[in-house]
Amino acid sequence: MSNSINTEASTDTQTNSGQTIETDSLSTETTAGESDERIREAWRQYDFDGNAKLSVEDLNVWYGDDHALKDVSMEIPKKSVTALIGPSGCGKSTYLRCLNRMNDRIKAARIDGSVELEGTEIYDPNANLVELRKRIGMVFQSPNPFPKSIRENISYGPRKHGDINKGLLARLFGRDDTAKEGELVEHSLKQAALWDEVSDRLDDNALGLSGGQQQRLCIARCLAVDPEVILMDEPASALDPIATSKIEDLVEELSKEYTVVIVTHNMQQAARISDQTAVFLTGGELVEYDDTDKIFESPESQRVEDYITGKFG
Ligand SMILES: Nc1ncnc2c1ncn2[C@@H]1O[C@H](COP(=O)(O)OP(=O)(O)OP(=O)(O)O)[C@@H](O)[C@H]1O
Repeated sequence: MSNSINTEASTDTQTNSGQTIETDSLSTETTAGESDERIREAWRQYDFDGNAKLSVEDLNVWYGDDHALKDVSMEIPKKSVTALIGPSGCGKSTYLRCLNRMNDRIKAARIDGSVELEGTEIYDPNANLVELRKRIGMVFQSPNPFPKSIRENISYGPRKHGDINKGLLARLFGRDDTAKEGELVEHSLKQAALWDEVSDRLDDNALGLSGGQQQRLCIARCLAVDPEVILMDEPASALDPIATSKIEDLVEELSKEYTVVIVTHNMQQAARISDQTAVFLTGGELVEYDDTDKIFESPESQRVEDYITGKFG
């Protein structure tokens, strides 16, 4: 059951921090049992210097009749870490998967809206999905290395994309890139802070690595195809505190060169590593999006404050 709220009003409203802001359009629905606080457009608009890497507009996702993501618009700045937080089932992973069209693989999913990567619509029917997922890579919750050697895990993508030639035919035509492969493997593993731990066993099966090492290998595998954006869906949730801290350091380091968007349940983690944070709440709505310090120190929305202080979620 849901309650409708009149959306016509445009009023001056007091924020939690006592500031008066003019509110424009207001949200239309809340779910029974939740606070009926209205979502204000101003809270969802994040102003930042520089250009957006990704621009999302009016994104909606349905799984059958379930409206999982509602009218999400959001600009994601270049070379920074954007955290997506919110209670279980609020649509964070759904949103993340929309950013490189991974939801296309889910039959029940229907997607409406626009996502632009530096001005190019990724939902264009003619978009090349292989190329798109090369530019926007993804790291999942559980490490999922291929049951192959560490080296092959890294070189798999570049070989598939034709950036590295290997094998008998390549040798016959004098186009064997074994040396180039070695450099790429080393570079990617160094970027993922794994090289020192595995340099003497590159031909060992990747499944013999620890969980934390496997996850850094998956990050190295993602980096090997030279992406621009890295999407991470709770990349440290299956790891112990030491492995988690290595992933956090790595994310911060990567954001100097890449645009990182990360879903996390761990609010301290979001506060530690992200530059800006988007808070989704039950019902698949983006409620507030701002500098991470602002979100954690003085959010505008009472519901966001309640969520962050552990009163619900
Ligand atoms: N493949 C799917 N088929 C049908 N419904 C789905 C599918 N994936 C997600 N949903 C539904 O969409 C809603 C949002 O789910 P989603 O996984 O995106 O949320 P989330 O915020 O990432 O949750 P969590 O933090 O628990 O991972 C939920 O109601 C979920 O049941």
